Amino acid sequence: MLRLTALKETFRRRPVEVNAPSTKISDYFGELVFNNETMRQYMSKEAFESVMDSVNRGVKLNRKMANQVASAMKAWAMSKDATHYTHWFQPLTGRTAEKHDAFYTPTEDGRSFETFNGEQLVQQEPDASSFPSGGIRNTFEARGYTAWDPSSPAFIIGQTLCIPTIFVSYTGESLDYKAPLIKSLQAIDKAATDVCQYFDKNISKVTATLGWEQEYFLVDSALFTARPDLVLTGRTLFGHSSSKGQQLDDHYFGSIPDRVTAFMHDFEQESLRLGIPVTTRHNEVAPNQFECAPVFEECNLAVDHNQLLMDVMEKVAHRHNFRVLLHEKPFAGMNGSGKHNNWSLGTNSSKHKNLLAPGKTPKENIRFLTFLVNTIKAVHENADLLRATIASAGNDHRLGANEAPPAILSIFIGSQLTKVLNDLEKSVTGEALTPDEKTELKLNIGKIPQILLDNTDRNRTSPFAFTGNKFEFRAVGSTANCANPMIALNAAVAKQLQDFKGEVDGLIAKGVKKDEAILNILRDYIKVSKPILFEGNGYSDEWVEEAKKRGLNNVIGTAHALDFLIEDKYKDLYERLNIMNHREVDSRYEINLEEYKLKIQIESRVMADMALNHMVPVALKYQKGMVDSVKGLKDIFEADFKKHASDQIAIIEEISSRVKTIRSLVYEMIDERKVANKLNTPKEQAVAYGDKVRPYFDKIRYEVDKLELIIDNNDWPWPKYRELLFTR
Ligand SMILES: NC(=O)CC[C@H](N)C(=O)O
Repeated sequence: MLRLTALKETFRRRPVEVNAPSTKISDYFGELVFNNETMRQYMSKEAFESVMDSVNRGVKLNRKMANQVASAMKAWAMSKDATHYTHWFQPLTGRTAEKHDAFYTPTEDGRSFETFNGEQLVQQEPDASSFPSGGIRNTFEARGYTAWDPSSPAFIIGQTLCIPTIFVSYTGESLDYKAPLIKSLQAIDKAATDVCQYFDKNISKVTATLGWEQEYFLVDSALFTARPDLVLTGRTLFGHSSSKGQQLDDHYFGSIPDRVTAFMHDFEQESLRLGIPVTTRHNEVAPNQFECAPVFEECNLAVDHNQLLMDVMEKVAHRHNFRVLLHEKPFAGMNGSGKHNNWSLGTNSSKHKNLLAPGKTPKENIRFLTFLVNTIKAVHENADLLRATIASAGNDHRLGANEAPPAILSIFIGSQLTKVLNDLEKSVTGEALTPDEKTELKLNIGKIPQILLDNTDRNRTSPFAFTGNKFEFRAVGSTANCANPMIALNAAVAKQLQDFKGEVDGLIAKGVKKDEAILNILRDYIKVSKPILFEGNGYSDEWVEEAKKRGLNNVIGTAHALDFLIEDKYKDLYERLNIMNHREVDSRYEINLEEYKLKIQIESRVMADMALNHMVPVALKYQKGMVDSVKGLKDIFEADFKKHASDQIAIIEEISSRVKTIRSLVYEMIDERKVANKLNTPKEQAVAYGDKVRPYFDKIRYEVDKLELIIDNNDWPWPKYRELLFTR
C-alpha cells in the first residue's frame, strides 16, 4: 500500500548536506543579480545613467542605449554560464511565467553566433491566449506584450537570464499585477511627496516599502505523493485530527528540526544569491509550519522577490525530499498560513526616512501623525476594497479560524497611540489655538517617540496592525501575490493624501497657519475614522456583533467579497489615479471569480474520487473481513454467536451506514456541480460553487474521518495527520 511504502521511505531520510558558497553572506549576496554595481562594471557611463533615468524618472530608453544595455546584460549573463534569456512576468494566474529563448542565432553556413539586442530586451510578444484575461483579450488578438521593467533588476536562475517585465494586451491593457502596481506606486509617490512639502522641501521622492513574512508548511515528499488531495489541491480534504496537534504550543519558535534547517539553509542561500534579503526563519504555530522573512524593500522589488522566493522554495524542497505547502489552510483545525505584508513609506531625505516612524521633534511628529491618520482614514474608507483583494478560495478557510485575523477589516494601533489620537481630537477645537494650548499640544506630540518605544503591544488578532513604524496587513493569504493588496493600499492612501492636501491648502488659503490647518484636518479625520480602530480580541464573537453596530462589513466567502472590487467607488478610485481602467478592473473580477470556482470544482472532483474510488472500496474490504469473522463465529458458536460477534456486527453496521451516507452525499454534490455549471455568469457559478457545492465538503469529510477511527490502521490508504505533521 502506497501509504505504508511512503512511511517506510521516510525512515531513511537524513538531512541533506548543504555547502555554503562562503561563510560570509556578503561574499555571495546578489551574485546572480544584474544590480547597479554590476551594471556599472559592464556598461558605459552613458548607458548606466540612462537606465537610472528610466528607473527614477520613467524616461524611455532610446534604441542605441537599449542595445548597449542588452549587450552588457548578455555579456554578464554569459560570464555566469547562462545560455538562455526569458521575459519573466506575472500573469493573473497568481504565479510567474517564463518562456526561454537561446542567446544564439544559427547562421546559413551552419555556424551560430550569440545575440541579444535592445529590442529583445525591451519587448517581447508571447501568445497571451492561454493566460487569463477576463475578457480583455479577444481570441483574434491573441498577442500580448511583455515590456521590460528596469526598476527590478534582471537575475539568473539556472542557466537562464530572467528579465522582469510587465504583461499587457494588444490593446495596452494590463494582463498582470505588475503594471498596475507600478502605477499605484507612482500615484502614492506623487501624493505623498506633495504632502511632504509641508514638512521638508527637500523630499522629492516617496517610496512605498514592503516587508513580507511568508508562512508555509513542509511535508515529506513520499507522504505528499500518497495524498491525491495534497498533490492536486495543495490541502488535505480528509484527515482525522492527530491526538497531538498544536495544543501544547511546543512548536512555535522551538528548535528547528535538522532536515528543515538544511532545507532552510539551502533555499536561503539560493535566495541570497538572487538578492532576496532573507534574514528571519523560525517555526510557526502548527507542527511542520515555518516562516521566512526578508528585510523590507521597495514595494515592486519586494513583490518580485516574494514571487521568486515561492518558486525557489518549491524547487529547493525537492532536493530535500520535502514539498512546500503554500496553501492558506492545508490542515483543518490547525494554524493556517498567512503572508503578512508590512507596509510603510520612505523618503529620499535623510531627515524623514520613514514617514510612519515618529521623530524627535514636534514638527517631525506632526508629519508622523499626518501619515498615520491619513492611512487609518484611507483603510477605513476602502476597507471593503482591501477585503476583496485578499479574497481567495484558500484564504476563505483561514480568515477567522485558528489564529488568523477575521474577515472584518479593522486597525489596531495600541493603547498609547489611541490615547495620543484621543488627546489630539480633544485639544484641537477648531478655534485658533492659544499660545499655551499650542505649547501643550506640541509637548504632547513631542512625547510620541518615547511612548512608542515602550509600546510592546502586539495584537495578532488584528488584520491590519500598526507595529511601531509600519502597518502590518496580516490578513493577506500565504499563496497571494502581494501586489494585489498593495495596489489597493497604495491607491487608497494616495487618494487620501490628495484629499488631505486639498483640505489643508483650503484652510491655509483662508489664513489658517499651516500646523493648525494640518491638526484641524487630522482631528476631523480621527473623528470619522473611529469605527475602524479596534484594540480588542478580533477572534471573539463579541467583535462580530460590535463590528456590525459600527457598520463594518463582515463578508464571508470569496464569491461575495469580490463584489466590492466592481463597486463604482473603487473603480473610479483606480481610474482617477490611472492605475486601472474599468475594463481592467472588470477583467480581474471575472478572473478571480473563475479561479475561485475552478478551485472548488477541482476540490470537489478530488473529493469525489477519493471518497468513491479509495475510501468506499477500502471500507467495504474491511467490512468483508468483519463479515467473514462473524460467519466464523457463527460456525463455532452457532445460535450463541451474537454474544461474541456483537462488536463486529456494530462495525459492519457503522460501515454500511457511513458508506451509504458518503455515496449519497457525493452524488448530491455532483448534481449541485451540474446545476452550477449550467449557470450563465461567472458570478452565479462562483456563488453556486461556494454556497451549494462547498458545504458538502465538511459533511463528506465528517463521515470519512469517522471511518479513519474504525478501519484497521494497516489498511488506511492515505498518510494520516500525525504522519504528515510530525515526520521531519
Ligand atoms: N503566530 C502568528 O503570527 C500566526 C499567524 C497565522 N499563521 C496567520 O495565518 O496569519
